[in-house]
Amino acid sequence: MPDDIDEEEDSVKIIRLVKNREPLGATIKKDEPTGAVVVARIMRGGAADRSGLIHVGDELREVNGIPVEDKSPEEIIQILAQSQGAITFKIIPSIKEDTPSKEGKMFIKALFDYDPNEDKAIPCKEAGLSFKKGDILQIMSQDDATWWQAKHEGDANPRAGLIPSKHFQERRLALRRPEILVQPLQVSNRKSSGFRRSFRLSRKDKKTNKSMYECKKSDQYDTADVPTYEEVTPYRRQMNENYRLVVLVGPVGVGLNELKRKLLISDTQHYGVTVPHTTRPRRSQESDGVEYVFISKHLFETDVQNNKFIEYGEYKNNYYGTSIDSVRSVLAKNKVCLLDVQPHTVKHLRTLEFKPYVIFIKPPSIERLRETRKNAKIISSRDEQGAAKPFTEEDFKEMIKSAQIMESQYGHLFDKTIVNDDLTMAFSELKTTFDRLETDTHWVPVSWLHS
Ligand SMILES: Nc1ncnc2c1ncn2[C@@H]1O[C@H](COP(=O)(O)OP(=O)(O)OP(=O)(O)O)[C@@H](O)[C@H]1O
Repeated sequence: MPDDIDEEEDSVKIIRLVKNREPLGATIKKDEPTGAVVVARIMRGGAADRSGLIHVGDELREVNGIPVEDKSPEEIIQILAQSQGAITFKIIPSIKEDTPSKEGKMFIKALFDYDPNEDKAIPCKEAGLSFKKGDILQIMSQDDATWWQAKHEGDANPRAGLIPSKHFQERRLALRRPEILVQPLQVSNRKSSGFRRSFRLSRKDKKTNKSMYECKKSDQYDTADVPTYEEVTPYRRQMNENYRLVVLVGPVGVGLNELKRKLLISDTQHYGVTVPHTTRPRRSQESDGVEYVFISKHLFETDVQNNKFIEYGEYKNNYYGTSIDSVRSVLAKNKVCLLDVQPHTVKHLRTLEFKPYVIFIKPPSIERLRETRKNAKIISSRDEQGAAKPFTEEDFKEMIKSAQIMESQYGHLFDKTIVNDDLTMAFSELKTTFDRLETDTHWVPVSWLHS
């Protein structure tokens, strides 16, 4: 039980804290101009904070009767570490009043992995909070511009840990940026498709080789923002709202189409895909708006100018594209729209209107690929007769490499990762994910709800 006893002068306080196995939850520093040892930070929810007796800026004079003026912070920490039971501090309280707390109400999604033990800049590694990309953190204090205090959402332990602030993390990541920039997303020209499978389900053209589609070179690099944190808020779809757009991302040949097809046939009333636009002439067996929406080259180009396409490309002098309106029309039928796109497109879809949920389909290990894909055919790679070919070792390696690059470059945009090892299991995981998406509460960017 902490005590609070006044001594000689009013301004000096003697306080006693009983130390159990948990750390005190405070950091100290030497105030350079005066040489005084002061409390630098109180970890929210820690023992010192809960006692309410120690505050940031308090000057530390003695620990257990030992004067600390001429001691370094490391030596003082040593004294504290060796102390058991009650510890007595003699302090001169700081004059600064604590600002009223507006803390604990802000939640962020971490967009990078963080290990304080690897961070040379953190003032106290033991006080750091480690987290993984995608974790939801509750911000407990932003008093310090460089080091925020946070805890994992839902963690029963009230003690906060230090994390780099958004501004600080952005600055140091920006300095490291050139390394990231040199890595193109596509690993070979053969697979350099500007758009891809969204077209396949409704396209009957067996000769189409999507590797012929080209995308703008600049699209293969994502230079825009440095992913650090995103403020999020809980969201649960209301009955009268559209379903969230489901975006599927994955390397060529991973089985995205197969999974999408299985979902569609599992409930044709509930799931839908977009109808692509094309400028190629309609064939006799085709109907406008079924296989494709057939439009003129001129109109297509105007639509491109007006940003009406999510993705588009050219093949054999004809344009093909997925329009934003085609997504809207699936959603308007009160269906879940399944869309697969190149990962660099995802950020353009992250709007209040679509509230996309992004699923990354990842290949298993190369050994499992060899085993599971024995009878599979890679549709994007065709022989001279236009028939799909069995997978080669090279295809497997490219699939794995491409998945790694996608994950490192766009992983912060993925809500869920499903490994397509055994098809039945991957499908069942996908189905569960969809069911949860429709009923459970999920964390979404605050900008989607309060803009
Ligand atoms: N888990 C799996 N086990 C075995 N075969 C699979 C699995 N997933 C997909 N396949 C097979 O792999 C082949 C490629 O799948 P699919 O066409 O769906 O890939 P994709 O990611 O859409 O790539 P592409 O863009 O080349 O079409 C198909 O023959 C499919 O049946």
